[in-house]
Amino acid sequence: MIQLQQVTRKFGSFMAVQDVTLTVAKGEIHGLIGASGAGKSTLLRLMNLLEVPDSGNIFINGQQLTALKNAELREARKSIGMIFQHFHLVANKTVRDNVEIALVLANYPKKLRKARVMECLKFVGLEQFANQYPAQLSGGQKQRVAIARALANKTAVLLCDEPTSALDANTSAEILRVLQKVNVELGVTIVLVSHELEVVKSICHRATVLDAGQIYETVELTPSGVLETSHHPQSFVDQLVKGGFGHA
Ligand SMILES: Nc1ncnc2c1ncn2[C@@H]1O[C@H](COP(=O)(O)OP(=O)(O)OP(=O)(O)O)[C@@H](O)[C@H]1O
Repeated sequence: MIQLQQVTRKFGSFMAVQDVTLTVAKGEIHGLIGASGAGKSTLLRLMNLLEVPDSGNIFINGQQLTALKNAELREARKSIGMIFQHFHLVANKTVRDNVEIALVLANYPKKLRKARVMECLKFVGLEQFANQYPAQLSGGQKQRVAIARALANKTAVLLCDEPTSALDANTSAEILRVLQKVNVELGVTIVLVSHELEVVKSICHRATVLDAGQIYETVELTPSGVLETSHHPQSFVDQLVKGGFGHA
């Protein structure tokens, strides 16, 4: 589904990503993990050509992104969604309008937009929040809106850049469950950047460890499932006592 062939990206003389060859299979959840500055976000952004490689090729679904003209690239990008640590919602637009933006930009037929927006909001469990504004939502709800927006164009690939890093442990587990549902029910291939080992272990099938812009190793992960959480006060106490509340 995603193929990177000897991809290199430099900033000046600094090699942020160096000679990376990697294949992510259709239907896979693939983690990218590594220390700060290892090149995780740059590698993710290369996958939809938000970063242009200095050398190497990038294929999505057999299509060589690096060979496309602007209009063709815009078309190819419709099937690639992206979500971010800080959600990137438009503050003065409602939840409904935030999701619709993706459809407007993709020239989705106007008559079908409203139904598609509601279908996506229902999928992430937020249909009753359609007329609210981002400021009225919790962090987890904002990330759900961002997921709905990223899926609106019948997305085949979802790129996730630290999607849970701004969230507490319970909300983080909720978002990981939504991503798992996106993968299982919609068959979307997911690439997930995280600096948290637990996040990658909980939902990824395989993970690539990056070090100084290069692949250190790609490993298979045994399914461990998303950690069960509850909103009961005792679960907060348990996690606090175990020291597991917050980032690893
Ligand atoms: N636009 C840019 N201009 C110059 N240097 C950049 C740019 N983007 C990234 N870098 C550098 O490239 C390296 C890799 O950055 P990247 O954001 O991909 O790392 P990361 O593994 O995602 O780190 P973090 O977990 O801290 O976000 C870093 O040293 C960073 O400073």
